[in-house]
Amino acid sequence: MIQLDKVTKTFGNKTALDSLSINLPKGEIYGLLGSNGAGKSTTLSLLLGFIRPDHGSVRLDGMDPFDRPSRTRKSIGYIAENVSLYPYLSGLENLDYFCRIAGLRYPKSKLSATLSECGLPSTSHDLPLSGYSKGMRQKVGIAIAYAKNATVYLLDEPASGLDPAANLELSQLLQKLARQGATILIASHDLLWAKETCDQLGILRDGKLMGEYAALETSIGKLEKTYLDFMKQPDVPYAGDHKK
Ligand SMILES: Nc1ncnc2c1ncn2[C@@H]1O[C@H](COP(=O)(O)OP(=O)(O)OP(=O)(O)O)[C@@H](O)[C@H]1O
Repeated sequence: MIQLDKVTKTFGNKTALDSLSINLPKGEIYGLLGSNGAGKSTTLSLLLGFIRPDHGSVRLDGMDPFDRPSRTRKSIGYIAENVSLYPYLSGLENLDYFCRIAGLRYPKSKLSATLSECGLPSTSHDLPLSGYSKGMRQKVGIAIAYAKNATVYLLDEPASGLDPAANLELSQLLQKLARQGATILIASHDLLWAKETCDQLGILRDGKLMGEYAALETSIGKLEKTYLDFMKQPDVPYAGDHKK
């Protein structure tokens, strides 16, 4: 569960987040949409406990990630845009290595089953990461979080640079994790992919949440128009499909 309550964060005289509130229950996927500089990475940094808000509160499974970083990071799977893994180790060896760092030792069969569960075919498990596509590396990143029993997944621009088939596989994997109870927050520029993947969508502009939408209840055309209108005229409220 992710709760941001009236969070404000400034860097010098720049307001990166302005009274941002997001309530994301367990088992749901939230797409945080916004252009460059909207405040998406700042939101992820707050949830990872790297920075603390100037005002407002941040809670992850009920805990403050800044005050209890080691506890909350245990439950977070963070998948960066370019997942950092060891290129000369295989998928299996990378998974084993990162599990051991987290204090977890699994037999090879369990590691292999985890990679398969996250969509990596068994023929790839023993191959070096240097031959993996971006989508496959992301799946290893997600497998690491899955093996650590993460309850919260934070993803930064996961769809960028993936082909349509990889995008679809990633959506399906994240939806499966959500059905199993994971809480997932995704920062993205990709409106269509986010709409197809997420339950809720929030549009962020200059650190302000301009609107929240239930993905199933809005069309991509309306979402795109709303997004572009907000980017041009931030104070014009959108009349339809509002979640609240
Ligand atoms: N450490 C920092 N010091 C100064 N300004 C910062 C810092 N971090 C973020 N900012 C500023 O805060 C605002 C929000 O930045 P943030 O990186 O959160 O946006 P973003 O939505 O993630 O953008 P992008 O899509 O380009 O990654 C920007 O104006 C940025 O320049």
